[in-house]
Amino acid sequence: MLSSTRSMFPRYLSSYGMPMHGLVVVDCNLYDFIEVDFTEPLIWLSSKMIKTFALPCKAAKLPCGEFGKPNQVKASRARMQLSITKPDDWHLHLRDGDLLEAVVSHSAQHFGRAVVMPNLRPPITTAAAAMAYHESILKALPSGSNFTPLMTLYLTDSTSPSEIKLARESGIIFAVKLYPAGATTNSQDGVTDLFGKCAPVLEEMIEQNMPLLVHGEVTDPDVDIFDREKVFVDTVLRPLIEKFPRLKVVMEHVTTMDAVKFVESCDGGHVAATVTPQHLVLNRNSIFQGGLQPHNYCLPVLKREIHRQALVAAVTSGDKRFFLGTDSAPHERQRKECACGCAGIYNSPVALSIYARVFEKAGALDKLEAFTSFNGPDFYGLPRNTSKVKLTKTPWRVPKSFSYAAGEIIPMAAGETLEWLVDSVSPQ
Ligand SMILES: NC(=O)N[C@@H](CC(=O)O)C(=O)O
Repeated sequence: MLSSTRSMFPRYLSSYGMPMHGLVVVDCNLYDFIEVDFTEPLIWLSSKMIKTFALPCKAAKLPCGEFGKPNQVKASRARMQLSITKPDDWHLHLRDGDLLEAVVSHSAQHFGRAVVMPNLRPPITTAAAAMAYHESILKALPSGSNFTPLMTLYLTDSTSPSEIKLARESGIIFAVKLYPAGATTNSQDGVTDLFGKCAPVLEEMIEQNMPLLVHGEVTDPDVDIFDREKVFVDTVLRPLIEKFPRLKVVMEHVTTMDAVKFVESCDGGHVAATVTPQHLVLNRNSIFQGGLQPHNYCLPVLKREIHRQALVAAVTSGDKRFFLGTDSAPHERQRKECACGCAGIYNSPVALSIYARVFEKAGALDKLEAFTSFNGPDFYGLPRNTSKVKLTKTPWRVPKSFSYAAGEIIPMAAGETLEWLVDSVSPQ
């Protein structure tokens, strides 16, 4: 029975034109752990074990009825595997010094490349500073790692157009980051006059085809913190895109239905958005659940459940305008657990596992790979990665903390059990 299951299931799918490559779910190892009475098991497998198959089964008009009702199906240790093109992280905070050393290997394990945010102290405002930072990241990588940091410049009111030319010539800088002054961690040197002082730089970015990465929140203290993204869309982003329609813009770490609708209304070649794991699985209750939870505090702050659902719908729809950006933002434990804690969630070790859970729950595992590995490079005009990562559906425990020279870092989902393990990477 077992051998016939193993050999027939893939053949059965392909005979109905199932997109085996697109689904990337089918790994015959799956069946090594299933005992079945093979009078009917396919539909049971599709609806109960591989949710992703449910929709394609319908779409392909598979004869779901002909196998009758499941009988005597015993799944002893079902293990599902995904093999996907190695993902990239299009929004990452790697920090510097000891903290960089502590976190970079977690990103390098799961991701081929990452867009590295420039909000250090002092910020990375010049091409020369970005090149020096690039060097220190490469030095901090484990030996043999192929991880490629994609550097960014921190936009200020005094950034000059010539700096953008230098950035392009460097070959290692791929974008410019807009922090409205005062919006988030180390944003005090950010922009106060986007449409005035920064206009010549934006023109040069269009010339150099260099995207503007936007922290999309207004900083006006009179605007409620939960409304800052929506107000930014209405008062800054929409006018920006009207004034500079050829500028490529990524709205980073979107958190609201309003931002999703805005991005969906834009030309996909020019406007896109990254989405973090935390905004896909947590809502604002998580900040206050059973007491104040500093490790669930990030900016933009977590929002209402309806916004979380809108984000899940957007990423699992297959829309190319949305792609993976973890916004993994480590802070030493004491800097989060104190009277005035920093914003930022450290999620690099768990991000892929959580994204997989979100897509699985939505019955959209077939859309996971485009979100993690295709939409980002396609938007940036970079080649897709050629190596693969494997995700295995097997429970694993997230460490409660990571110790490093200057203290501890608490990861997202610390101490929890997650379902998807990123367990091996084929060499590049
Ligand atoms: N996301 C965060 O809450 N924090 C980020 C900055 C940012 O992206 O807002 C950080 O650098 O700590």
